Amino acid sequence: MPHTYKIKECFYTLQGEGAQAGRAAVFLRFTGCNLWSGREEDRHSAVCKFCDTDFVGTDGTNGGRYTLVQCVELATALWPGGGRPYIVCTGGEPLLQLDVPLIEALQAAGFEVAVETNGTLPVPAQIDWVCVSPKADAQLAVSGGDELKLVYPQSEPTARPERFESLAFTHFFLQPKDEVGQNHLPATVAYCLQHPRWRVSLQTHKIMGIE
Ligand SMILES: C[S@@+](CC[C@H](N)C(=O)[O-])C[C@H]1O[C@@H](n2cnc3c(N)ncnc32)[C@H](O)[C@@H]1O
Ligand SMILES: Nc1nc2[nH]cc(C(=O)O)c2c(=O)[nH]1
Ligand code: SF4
Ligand SMILES: [Mg+2]
Repeated sequence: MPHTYKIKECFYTLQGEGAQAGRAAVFLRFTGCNLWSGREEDRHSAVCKFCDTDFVGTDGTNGGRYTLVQCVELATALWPGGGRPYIVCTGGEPLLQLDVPLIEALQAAGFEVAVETNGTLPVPAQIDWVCVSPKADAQLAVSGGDELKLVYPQSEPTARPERFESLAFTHFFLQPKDEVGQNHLPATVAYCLQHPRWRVSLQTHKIMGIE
C-alpha cells in the first residue's frame, strides 16, 4: 500500500483571507487537527475552541485518501488554466500531513504552494507562502513567515497582538472571530486604528457566499 493523504475536501475558489484575498486558488483541506478532535462534544475542552471548519473524515467535495500523484492530479484538474496556479493547503492542521515530497510535486506541476497553519508544527522551508494563525492556548513553534493572521479577540494576555509583533512576518492581520451572536468587527477595527502595523482581514468568502 502506497502512502496516502487524508483529504477532507478539495475545491477551487477565491482565497478569502489575508494578503492574498481575492486570488483564485485550489483549496486542499487535510483531515484532522492537533488542537481539536473536530467533535462538537469536545469543543469546550479543546485547545482551540472557536474553529469554524469541519475537518473530520473524508466526506467533503473531492474528499478521500489520495496518493501523492493523485493529490497533484486532483489539484491540476481543478485549476482552470491561465494565471499562476495557486494551491492553499489547509485543514484541520495541514502540517500533520503535508510533507516535502507533496510540496515539491505540486510545485513541479506548476503550483505556488501556500499553507494555513496554527503554528504549532515546523514549517517546511519549501512552502512559497506561509500564513500562521497562533492560538492563545497553544505553544507557538514558528517565528516567521509571510503573514501572521491572528483571530481576534482571544484570551488575554497570551494572545494579545503585541505579543506577536516582534516576530519575523511580512504582514500582520487581525481577523475578527466569527462567533454566533457576537460582532467582533468593531473591536478589530478599533485595534487596527490604534496600532497601524496591524491590518484587518475579513473572511471575504463568507461575505461573497462562496466556499
Ligand atoms: C480552519 S483554520 C485551518 C488551518 C490551521 N489549523 C489554522 O488554524 O491556522 C483556517 C483559518 O481560519 C481561521 N479561523 C478558524 N475559526 C475561525 C473563526 N471562528 N473566526 C475567524 N477565523 C477563524 C484560523 O485561525 C485560520 O487562520
Ligand atoms: N475562500 C476561502 N478562503 C479561505 N482562507 C482560509 C480558509 C481556511 O479555511 O483555511 C478559507 C476557506 O475555507 N475558504
Ligand atoms: S487549529 Fe485551525 S483547524 Fe484546528 S481547531 Fe483551531 S482553527 Fe480549527
Ligand atoms: Mg475556512
